[in-house]
Amino acid sequence: MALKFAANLNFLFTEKASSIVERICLAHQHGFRAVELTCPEDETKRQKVLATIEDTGIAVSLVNLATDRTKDELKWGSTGIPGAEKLFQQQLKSTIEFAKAAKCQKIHLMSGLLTDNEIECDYNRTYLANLKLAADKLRSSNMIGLVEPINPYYVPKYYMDSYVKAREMLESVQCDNIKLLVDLYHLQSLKGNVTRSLEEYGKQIGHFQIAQVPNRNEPDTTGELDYAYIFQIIQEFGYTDWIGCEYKPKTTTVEGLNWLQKFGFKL
Ligand SMILES: O=C(O)C(=O)CO
Repeated sequence: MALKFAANLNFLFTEKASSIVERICLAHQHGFRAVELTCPEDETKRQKVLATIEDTGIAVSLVNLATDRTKDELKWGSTGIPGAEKLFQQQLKSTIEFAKAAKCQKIHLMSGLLTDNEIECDYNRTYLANLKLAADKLRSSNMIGLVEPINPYYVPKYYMDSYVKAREMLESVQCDNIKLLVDLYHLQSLKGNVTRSLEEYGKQIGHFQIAQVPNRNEPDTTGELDYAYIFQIIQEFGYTDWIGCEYKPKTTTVEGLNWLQKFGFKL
């Protein structure tokens, strides 16, 4: 079964367009059939993005939780932030409504950043409580929530920074619609051991994203990961949903797309 790839619009086409609406159009123009994006922070922007999604017919394979970009600890999400529970509930509600309108069934529950004025056990308690709440809300919309460990080299002080922590949370929450988002860039940066990790995580995995390590460029660029092998094990793993291209183009997005042909894929 050929793998299929979606454009993560927080990374692709950013060199050509500042707005998500323009990036959706560029992704569609250059052959992508699906995109990943962050839920816009206000209703007007959400409606414009939904209208463009409808006009282009492009699919939405993943929506990142809406974020409050005015505060450092919240611009990378609110799921784990003590004292931001009400904000998380509002952002979850608007993100679920947006994802439903976009016919997307996956929401990345971004955790937020650790700050000096809270202790980690408060984050753990907040994150677990919010995951349980999200699981119920998502289930009634036939959606899954995704937990993604993100490495500290890329996002210093990000709360969800470990696969051990992520899997402890999945074990605690015990909900089959809360799953792991395995970004191979973060997996290799955080722990390596890719083959055995994917075997170990198995059905806990709800989504994949790709980029090379350590520079987070296209999969065919020089780096630690042999993507010819990785694509083979993802196929053997039986994953048939969209894979997010969450990489920084080494030159331009369009020039960088030739990796697809090199690995025998097409958009
Ligand atoms: O950097 C990442 O991997 C993220 O998911 C943040 O958007």
